[in-house]
Amino acid sequence: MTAYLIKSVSVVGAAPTDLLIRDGVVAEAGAGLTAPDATVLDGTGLVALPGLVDLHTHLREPGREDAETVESGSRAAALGGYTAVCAMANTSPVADTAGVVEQVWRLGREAGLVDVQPIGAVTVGLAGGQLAELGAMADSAARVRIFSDDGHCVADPKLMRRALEYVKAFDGVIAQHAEEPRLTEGAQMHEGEVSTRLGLTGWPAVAEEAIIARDVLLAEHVGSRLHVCHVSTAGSVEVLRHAKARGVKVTAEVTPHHLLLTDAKAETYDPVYKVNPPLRTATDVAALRAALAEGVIDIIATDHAPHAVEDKECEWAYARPGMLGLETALSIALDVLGPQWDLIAERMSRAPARIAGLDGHGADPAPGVPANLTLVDPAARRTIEPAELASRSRNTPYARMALPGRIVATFLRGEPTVLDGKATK
Ligand SMILES: NC(=O)N[C@@H](CC(=O)O)C(=O)O
Ligand SMILES: [Zn+2]
Ligand SMILES: [Zn+2]
Repeated sequence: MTAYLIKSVSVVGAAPTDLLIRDGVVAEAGAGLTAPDATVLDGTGLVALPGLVDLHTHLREPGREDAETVESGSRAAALGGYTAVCAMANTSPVADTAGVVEQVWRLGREAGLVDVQPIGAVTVGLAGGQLAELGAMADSAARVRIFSDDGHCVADPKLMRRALEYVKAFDGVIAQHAEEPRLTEGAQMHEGEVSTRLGLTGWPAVAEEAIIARDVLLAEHVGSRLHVCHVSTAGSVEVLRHAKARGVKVTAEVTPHHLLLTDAKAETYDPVYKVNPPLRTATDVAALRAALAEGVIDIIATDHAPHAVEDKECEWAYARPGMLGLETALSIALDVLGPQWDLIAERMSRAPARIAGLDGHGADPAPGVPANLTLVDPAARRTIEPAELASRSRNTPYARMALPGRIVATFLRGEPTVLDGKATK
């Protein structure tokens, strides 16, 4: 195993120091380190962050390997500065058995680019009818702790209650896609001024807020952990603020796109902007940014949702919802938050690692800590070219935009997965 000596790097924004990476851990930190056997990397101007952790990634394998595979999504993740991703269960077959989650986990190990932690489905086939084998998935080699029907809402309150009760035994968490299905029938975009003008059926904010309100009350009632996926409205923030003040064990995520883009993008009729929950208003964006700074929203999660060309380059109404996120998330975070490195490390690495219970991730680079880290060049700007992305899909909403920041290197347990901005395998 090669050792790496990173010279003059700022660890999470602190004054420059040297980091020696050896045998999978950060062996030493301090000024003026030497190590004759180590490969030296110049860290001048770079910031070292704990490897990013994505709590919400769609890898599409098994079933839609034309859109993404565990390997291609892992490569996209490493290039985005991630060392761990949680893979959503809406694959085909659905990840609702020990067999499927173990398969995804094994494919992640084989690719060896990030730790792939499978998420298990809450209900059989994501159909919302009966609980999946949560215990068997928790006991499997994949050690599943997060369960989600993402793509669908666990709409039945009794099933949601049972799921919350069930996962308590092993400190699991239910990650809810908060969407009251009766309020979003036929929905194409955010319900508001723009949808009225375009004549498209709207997805009202209350469809999200009503489910979050119900679920925080259920979580409080049973004393279980709830995680809310892709929070998108100002009203949801208020419900979460209230629940947290009451001591409910609820955590929440926001996506990069909901922090940056608004429903005005629908005026282009370009389905690259079609996503669930939909892009909202500038008022919502401002509330989400404030909630993220304050901690009412705990983390940034990408909801990386690759889709094949035929599912995106068609009429708006027929296009699948979702957009790419892994390779651009840190740049959007930098754009939105500025160089607040401690906040970025907290929202994109430490907190998601805690919520997911991922040992060895989410710890700042320091002696003895597993060497899961990423090096960022904050001064660099890059123009996003969809054809150059490592994802198998091309549905980025940031095409040809110039974004701040570039991932220079990523290490997974001391092995570089990215060097000089390129994947090592
Ligand atoms: N976000 C999306 O618009 N789509 C996701 C599902 C989901 O996250 O709800 C997908 O799997 O494509
Ligand atoms: Zn969802
Ligand atoms: Zn999703």
